[in-house]
Amino acid sequence: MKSISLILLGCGGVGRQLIHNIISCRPLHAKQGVRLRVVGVADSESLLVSSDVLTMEFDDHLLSEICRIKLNGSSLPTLATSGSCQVFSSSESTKKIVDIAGHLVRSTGLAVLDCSASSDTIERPLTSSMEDYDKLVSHPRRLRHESTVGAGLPVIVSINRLLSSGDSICLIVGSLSGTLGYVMSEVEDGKPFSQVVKTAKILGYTEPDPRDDLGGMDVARKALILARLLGHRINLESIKVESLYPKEMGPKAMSVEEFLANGLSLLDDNIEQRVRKAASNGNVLRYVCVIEGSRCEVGIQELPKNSPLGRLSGSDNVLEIYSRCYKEQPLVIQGAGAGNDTTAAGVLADVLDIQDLFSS
Ligand SMILES: NC(=O)C1=CN([C@@H]2O[C@H](COP(=O)(O)OP(=O)(O)OC[C@H]3O[C@@H](n4cnc5c(N)ncnc54)[C@H](OP(=O)(O)O)[C@@H]3O)[C@@H](O)[C@H]2O)C=CC1
Ligand SMILES: N[C@@H](CC=O)C(=O)O
Repeated sequence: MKSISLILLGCGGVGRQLIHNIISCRPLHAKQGVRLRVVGVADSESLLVSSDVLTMEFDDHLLSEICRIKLNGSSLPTLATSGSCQVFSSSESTKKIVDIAGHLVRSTGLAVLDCSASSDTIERPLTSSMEDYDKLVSHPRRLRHESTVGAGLPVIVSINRLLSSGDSICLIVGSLSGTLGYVMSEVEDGKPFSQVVKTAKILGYTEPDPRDDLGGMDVARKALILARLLGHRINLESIKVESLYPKEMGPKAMSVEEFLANGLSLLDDNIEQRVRKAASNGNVLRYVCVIEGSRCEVGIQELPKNSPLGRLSGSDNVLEIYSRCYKEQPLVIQGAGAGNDTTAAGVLADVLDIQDLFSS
């Protein structure tokens, strides 16, 4: 039986769903000859880690307790009562994680999985400087980040398959935000923008700060990840981004709570007018990402209701890929592009995909 040790950095909606899925898939994984050993879980305040990561793992009872207390808003240290776990504060946890990673890399092997295009859960090496990016991708077999774009949709793997077979991709057009897809299709039905953004947050679609979504930066980072995958050596600053809120409502000017309570509703009228104007032309609004050569843009477009992007509803993402092999009719990838379940499924599939790196 192959053992894969995991440390979860983050235990919010996606992290907890991943734990549930790991537990419920145990019989399936056993049939496949794989055992997933969770040896550590971190949140923004602390790291809970097994006393000996090589020989001891969290049992399923402890994993369920972690989910329960995190859902109730309690902190991880409440669980460090037995001698089987140690707890570290956030100031110590980065060093501890690096130590454990070093330990695991020398003994069982180590791979990195990232599902974060936008949040601050970890540094953002996929979207920071080219220098950091080059270092990260220098071991492609050890890196998986499928859920950074399109949540559980097979976006990265499909592009990699095209590229590795020598196909050349000339254009990608898509709607890459579950939040903005949901918001744009709901405002079409006459619901106020502020109300649907709040619902998107409750449904688990938004980033912890929904301004990451509304400001276009979440989509811009996804676009950057795809553009770099295509070989374009560009940075986030090269991407033209349209924001749906003004600078005066930015994170430097107000907290998330203030934005949700007082700022958001001030945007309702403007969005309603834009939706009405589009409707009078028989069109709808969609937040679209275009990557063509080194041109990379994200912003609102008015599109025919009966176009692939116009027909999108709910949190669905769609990606049209035009290449030498898919010249007239693009390769289209479509489906739920946000949500804890689909994202956690994407992360779990990434874990299973790298199992060959680990010895039995
Ligand atoms: N939800 C979705 O549809 C999708 C999400 N993603 C990505 O998945 C990630 C998780 O999303 P989601 O679960 O929805 O977000 P949540 O806000 O529900 O959870 C985020 C978790 O990360 C923890 N965290 C924050 N900062 C740190 C840190 N410095 N070190 C360790 N842990 C930290 C938080 O800690 P605490 O509990 O203390 O606040 C929390 O447990 C995000 O990066 C998001 O971009 C990707 C695709 C889709
Ligand atoms: N906030 C993101 C979540 C997935 O990346 C989105 O809305 O698409």
